[in-house]
Amino acid sequence: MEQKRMAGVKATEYIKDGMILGLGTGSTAYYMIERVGEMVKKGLKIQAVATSESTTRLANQFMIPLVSIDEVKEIDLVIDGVDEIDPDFNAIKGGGGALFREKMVAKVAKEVIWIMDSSKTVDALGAFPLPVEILPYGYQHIMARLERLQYNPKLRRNNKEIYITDNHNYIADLWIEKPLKVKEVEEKLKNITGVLETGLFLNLCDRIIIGNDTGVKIIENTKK
Ligand SMILES: O=C[C@H](O)[C@H](O)[C@H](O)COP(=O)(O)O
Repeated sequence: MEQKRMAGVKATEYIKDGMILGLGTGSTAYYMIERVGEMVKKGLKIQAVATSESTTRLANQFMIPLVSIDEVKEIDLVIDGVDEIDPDFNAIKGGGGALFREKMVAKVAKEVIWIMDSSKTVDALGAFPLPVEILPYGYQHIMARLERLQYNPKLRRNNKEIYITDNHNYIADLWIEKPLKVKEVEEKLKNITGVLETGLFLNLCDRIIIGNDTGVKIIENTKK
């Protein structure tokens, strides 16, 4: 938790007055949002776009002014967490089910910072299952297509109920054989009717901030 907190708090140093800020989702993003709340209380003037309903609730709790993504032309900076990231800045996101809005916000943002603890950096993606958001209509057929690709899909559930995303869709968690061929997998998934978005975020960030035992490590992505 301390590593996540340090990374989340460090990222807020990149926030400037007047920004439209994208607020990520998850336990690491929580610390960033909490700090943004403190900064707003002290006079920071920003408007924020939330990447999930849970982040919307948090932002309201911390009195951070929110706007909808459709009210803004651009987002200046988004700060978000990841589930896994490789040395080429390819990441898996969506462990918390927010991947669709998170990707939308990341694509609209001029600058993307990912925050994490040291467990998230890996040599190759794939130990964490890859979440994809799928349409409920015809989902059995979508699952069958994913099976045929040998992606070992598991429909995400909340206890016994099917998990429902903020967009009222389902999530299939894919257990794909390692090492994940990221570009090929992304292309194959995007070709399936009913796969709405994937949790593969390929080289989408400008900077990562990793909390570790001694502090934080900041790595700039010069390949984007
Ligand atoms: O859907 C959830 C998001 O992609 C999160 O940013 C990701 O799962 C990382 O979450 P956490 O910071 O809780 O590990």
